[in-house]
Amino acid sequence: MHVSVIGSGYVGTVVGACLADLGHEVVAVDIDPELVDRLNAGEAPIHEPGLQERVDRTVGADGRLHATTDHAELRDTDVTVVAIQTPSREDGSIDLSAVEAATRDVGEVLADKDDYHLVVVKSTVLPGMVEERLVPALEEASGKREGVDFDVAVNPEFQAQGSAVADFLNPDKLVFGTAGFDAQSDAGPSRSADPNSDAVPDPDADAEPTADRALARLHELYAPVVEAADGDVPVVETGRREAAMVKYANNVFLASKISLINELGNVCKEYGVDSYEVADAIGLDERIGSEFLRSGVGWGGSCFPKDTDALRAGAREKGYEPELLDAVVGVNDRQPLRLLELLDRHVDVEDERVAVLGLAFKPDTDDVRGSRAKPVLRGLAERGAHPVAYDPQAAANMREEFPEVEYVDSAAAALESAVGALVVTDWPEFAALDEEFESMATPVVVDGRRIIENREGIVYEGLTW
Ligand SMILES: NC(=O)c1ccc[n+]([C@@H]2O[C@H](COP(=O)([O-])OP(=O)(O)OC[C@H]3O[C@@H](n4cnc5c(N)ncnc54)[C@H](O)[C@@H]3O)[C@@H](O)[C@H]2O)c1
Ligand SMILES: O=c1ccn([C@@H]2O[C@H](COP(=O)(O)OP(=O)(O)O[C@H]3O[C@H](CO)[C@@H](O)[C@H](O)[C@H]3O)[C@@H](O)[C@H]2O)c(=O)[nH]1
Repeated sequence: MHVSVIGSGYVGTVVGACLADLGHEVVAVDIDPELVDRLNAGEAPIHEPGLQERVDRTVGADGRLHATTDHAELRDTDVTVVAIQTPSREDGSIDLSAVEAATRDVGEVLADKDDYHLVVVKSTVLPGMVEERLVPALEEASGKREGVDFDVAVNPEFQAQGSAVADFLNPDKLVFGTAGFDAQSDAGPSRSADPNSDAVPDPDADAEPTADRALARLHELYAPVVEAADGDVPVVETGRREAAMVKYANNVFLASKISLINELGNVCKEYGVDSYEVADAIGLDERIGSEFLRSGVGWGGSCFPKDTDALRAGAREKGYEPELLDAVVGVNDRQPLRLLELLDRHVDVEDERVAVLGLAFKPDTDDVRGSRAKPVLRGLAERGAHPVAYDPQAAANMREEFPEVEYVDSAAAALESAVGALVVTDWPEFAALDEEFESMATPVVVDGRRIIENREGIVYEGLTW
């Protein structure tokens, strides 16, 4: 199958390289010429375990993956996967401008295409945005009709950073949202079911039923993924609005689970109870499950903060006050402040060196979007402290936003002469720290990730235990 992936960022690169490695012919389209050059030179533009080897196998003279800035190349493909950023605006609502512009780019190319084309929206968008914003942009730019000349499906992505390749290749589920399915469902009027909509497929047009046509192509797109996973992948076929909401529900549920265990952890700390023992025990109840029960300094990343904010803003726009979701964010905002307060209990950090261990929002990535290290660095600045930060991969990215911070090349260098250490990311190498603590001015270690073992010679505080 010939596949175009528009947007070669965190998601697009992984999707493109994995699909090419599994046998599809893939063209990765991006507006960033530097990124395109790097990919064509065989360099994975992001750090993800397993990605570089897939780029090595697929990019090259006879390779199945190449990159381009020329959107026209998507004309000769059967499917276009849209993996464009959908960031938050100031008020938390979703900024659709980039993905809308990109679908317009796709539409302009489809204007000159005679064959049927499937557009697969992988970007995270709220229910209704595909029908109300992206389909009209495609129809306007192409002069063609959805449901006749092309279809648009919603296929959210659940890969997590640091395990994106493994997650893409072994998904817990695939979600295929199609317009034809909307029309068949009892869930209420959809665009294709709306008799007043100008996008209703022409009944005289010689087109297959939309759901069948789009679904068939989605199944073909993912056939090698399902095959590689021994056929053991549940496929959810549903409407587009439902598919869009599944993505938000998935992320917000996980973020809420972490905030709940953090709230419980804070209470545990007050009682002198080890919240990790409690979490291990409640996780044995299959209705609760053992995943995402690691309490600490909270959740960050490019997705949980933005998707939680977008859903809260969307709910308010619809007239619903999402009280629980507000609290989920409130608890998360408080955790880094509690980390700092625990340090305050032991030392006055004004004019003193404080080690910050970990800057990435999670281990195995250089990504600092939504990182809990940011409120920690801001809190240290407010206290007049001198933060000395170390991260195996993310220092360069953090430096762009916090240039005034001192960045060092090892945890040992960060700890040297520090009056305290704040552990923000659970990089495995931090677990091996031992005599490095001896060089601290006062060996106060406040652990926000349960990665340091309490031992003689240090004053150890766990954030939630
Ligand atoms: N990052 C993740 O782990 C993750 C996981 C699941 C879902 N998502 C969702 O996937 C979407 C993409 O996220 P991301 O993190 O990959 O974003 P990203 O910012 O890393 O990548 C987006 C890419 O699109 C390119 N681009 C922008 N406009 C373009 C255009 N008109 N034509 C071609 N290329 C264009 C940009 O140059 C950039 O390289 C978002 O909606 C996000 O919420 C992300
Ligand atoms: O028990 C836990 C698990 C995670 N985290 C934190 O939660 C954040 C998010 O972690 P994770 O979900 O592993 O990484 P992401 O790459 O942000 O992945 C999430 O966001 C992606 C983008 O939407 C989704 O595709 C994934 O399914 C979803 O897990 C990180 O700051 C983690 O440190 C905790 O604090 N405790």
